[in-house]
Amino acid sequence: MSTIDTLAASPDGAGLVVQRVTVTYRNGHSGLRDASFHLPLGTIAALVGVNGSGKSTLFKAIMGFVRLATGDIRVLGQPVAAALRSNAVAYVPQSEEVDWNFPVLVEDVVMMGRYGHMGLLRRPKQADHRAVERALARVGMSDCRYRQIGELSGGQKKRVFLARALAQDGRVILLDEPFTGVDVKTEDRIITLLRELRDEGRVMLVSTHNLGSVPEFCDRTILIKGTVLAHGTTASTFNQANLEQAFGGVLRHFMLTGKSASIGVISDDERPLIIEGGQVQSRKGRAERERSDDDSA
Ligand SMILES: Nc1ncnc2c1ncn2[C@@H]1O[C@H](COP(=O)(O)OP(=O)(O)OP(=O)(O)O)[C@@H](O)[C@H]1O
Repeated sequence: MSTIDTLAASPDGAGLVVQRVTVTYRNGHSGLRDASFHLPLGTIAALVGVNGSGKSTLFKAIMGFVRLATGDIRVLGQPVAAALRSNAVAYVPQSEEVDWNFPVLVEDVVMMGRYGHMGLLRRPKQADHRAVERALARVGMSDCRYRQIGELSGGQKKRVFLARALAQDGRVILLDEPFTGVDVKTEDRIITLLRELRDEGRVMLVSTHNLGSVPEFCDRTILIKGTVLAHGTTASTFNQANLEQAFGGVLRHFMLTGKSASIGVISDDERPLIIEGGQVQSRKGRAERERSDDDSA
């Protein structure tokens, strides 16, 4: 049995297994080299790396949009083509990838998630309408179902595409920078939903520049820079040394040295990561500590 067969067959590796994957574009440029990691069922994983590090290439490979020069990918133990046929992989795009001038209603966008479940004529059945309704309700967008998608705010559009993935009933959901341009309330709402989806046994792979939120909601982290530099539990992988390797000189990193301890602030783009006394701090953990300090004062 090859390593990938062993991993794909094990209950722990049954989610997503990427083994020694290389993708070479037509111009000869490698979007990804010898990349390997695996994610068990019921996982939220952060995909973290600079622009051009290969995050989108990895997504394209998992969605079967690019040919693998070498390596293998298994989704729920199946090769990519079979996983796509069974609608197992859903994708939530970056806003920039979508033509917002295209006149289409919110409910039609969500219904697109059902296409793979329909026959050739794509005539929605009762079950498809019900799935759309449920998905819109889950992301809190039922009231907007008859609005044009182009009229919505950035955060609302993200929720509609998340609803499309839910309507599809994707078991592996790829989210391309879901927090870019969304307010903190919407981000919290998306994180709550991702946790529910994890508890249903789904696998979420989330590309993000929002480093400060990673320890809060991602069980696992994959650091990428042309290849996978490190992967594993967020507790063991998402540390200063690995981040510095992944980001080279492009991170903004401030050290604030006080009397008792030094505080590092590492920022790629959006919400920064705080490191206190060498330990990565989650936003939630900090808030809880501050509350207990207040209580004991
Ligand atoms: N169609 C293509 N043809 C040739 N090279 C490409 C193509 N798409 C991407 N690349 C190259 O592959 C590498 C990885 O790009 P990719 O888009 O996967 O990065 P990324 O991490 O998603 O970046 P970003 O954070 O900016 O979205 C880059 O060097 C990029 O220039």
